Amino acid sequence: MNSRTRIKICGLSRVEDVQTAVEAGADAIGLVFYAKSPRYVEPDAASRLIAALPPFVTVVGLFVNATPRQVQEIVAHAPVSLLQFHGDETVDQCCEAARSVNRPFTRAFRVSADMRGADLLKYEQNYRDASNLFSGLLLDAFVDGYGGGGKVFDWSLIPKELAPRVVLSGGLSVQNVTEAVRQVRPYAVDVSSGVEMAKGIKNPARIAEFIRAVRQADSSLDE
Ligand SMILES: O=C(O)c1ccccc1NCC(=O)[C@H](O)[C@H](O)COP(=O)(O)O
Repeated sequence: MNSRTRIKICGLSRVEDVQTAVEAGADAIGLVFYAKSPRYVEPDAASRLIAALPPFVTVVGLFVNATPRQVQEIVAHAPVSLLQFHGDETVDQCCEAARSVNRPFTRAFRVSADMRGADLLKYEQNYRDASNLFSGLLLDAFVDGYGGGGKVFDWSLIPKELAPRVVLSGGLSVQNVTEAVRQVRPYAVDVSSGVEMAKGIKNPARIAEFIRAVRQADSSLDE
C-alpha cells in the first residue's frame, strides 16, 4: 500500500515561507495565535497568509488556553480549517471552543518521560468519545512555553496501535525525520524549529530537505 506521511510546517509568519512550504509539498501549515510565542501572527496578518494559499492545503490555527470567544474572534479574521489546542485546555474546553466556530480540532499532548502507552490510548479515547470534531492527537515534547521547543521525546512511548492516527512533533529535522517515520510510521509529522533560520522565519532549503526526507522514508517503507 502506498502510504504517504502527511507533513505540517508550523509557525509560519511570511507569505514567502507559506509559498515555499506549499511548493515543496506540505499538506498543512500552522499559524501560531499564542501571543507569547516568538512565532505569533496577528489575525489580520494570518488572513493574508491564508489568502496566499492554493486550494487543498490545511490551515491549522494554533491556540494556547484561549477562550471560545477569543477563538471566535481570531477565526472570524483568519478562517483556519483546523484548530490545534496546545495548552492546558480540558476536554470540555477544547470541545466548546471547536463547537463555537464549528471546526475540527487536534489536541496536542506533551509527552513526559513517565507516561505509559495505555494512558495515551485512554487520553485519545476520551477525546474521541467527547466530540465528533476531534481530529486526532499531536504528540510533542514537554517543553517550557508549551511548544515550538525543538526538543525530541522518546518515540518508543507511542503505542503502535495509536501511531497511524497521530501527528508526530517535537524537535524533528532533516537529521532525524527519516528515522522518525520508519520507527513510528505516524499519520503525519510536524516541524517548526527544525526548518528555521530564526523563530518564525523559515529556511526554504531546510523545508525542501525535510519534505524530501519524509518522501524518501515513505518510499523505503513501500519497497
Ligand atoms: O511554535 C510555537 O512557538 C509554539 C508556541 C506555543 C505552543 C505551541 C507552539 N508550536 C506548536 C507546534 O505545533 C510546533 O510545530 C511543535 O511544538 C513542534 O515544534 P518544534 O519542536 O520546534 O518543531
